[in-house]
Amino acid sequence: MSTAIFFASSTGNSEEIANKIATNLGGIEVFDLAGTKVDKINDYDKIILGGSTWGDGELNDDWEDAWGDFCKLDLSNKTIALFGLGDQESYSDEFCSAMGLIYEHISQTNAKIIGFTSTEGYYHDGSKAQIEDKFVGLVIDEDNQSDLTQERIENWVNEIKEDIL
Ligand SMILES: Cc1cc2nc3c(=O)[nH]c(=O)nc-3n(C[C@H](O)[C@H](O)[C@H](O)COP(=O)(O)O)c2cc1C
Repeated sequence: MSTAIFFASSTGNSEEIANKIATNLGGIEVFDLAGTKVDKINDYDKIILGGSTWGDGELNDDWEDAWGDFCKLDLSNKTIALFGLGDQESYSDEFCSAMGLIYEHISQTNAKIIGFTSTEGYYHDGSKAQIEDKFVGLVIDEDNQSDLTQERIENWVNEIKEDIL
């Protein structure tokens, strides 16, 4: 089975990042949870899940809507990588926390989670997506550090490529 990206995006930033990751991985499939039933994930054994944080450290709306069904999926033996978008300036205490909420759930399954990244270069105060000095996936801040986005994507893709394809 092949690899696919599933994302949800409120203003389009996560969509743009999902498409860039897909391109960097050689053109894998991309699904927007706004128009895709989350159980489509069953068709893939390797998946990348992404989206932005809204509210104050919450899942965005389309992830929230999919959440109940997502939690019912059997993720055992899947390889999963995560990416998250947030704003470390305005939401410094809950930077990209939604990615942490997704991680929290999948870490209780038998999924293999890959793609942790260094927190170096970010200046937030707190995040549910952080464990010690690592984020649990790729973290993108289009609001404050969009100049670093391409490089962050490329480095991350190079790191996960072998395991996620
Ligand atoms: C009302 C509002 C609440 C937000 N809450 C958070 C937050 O709690 N943590 C965070 O890191 N970013 C937060 N953000 C920033 C968004 O996650 C960020 O702009 C992201 O790039 C949006 O991506 P999207 O277009 O894919 O939804 C918030 C933005 C808005 C407008």
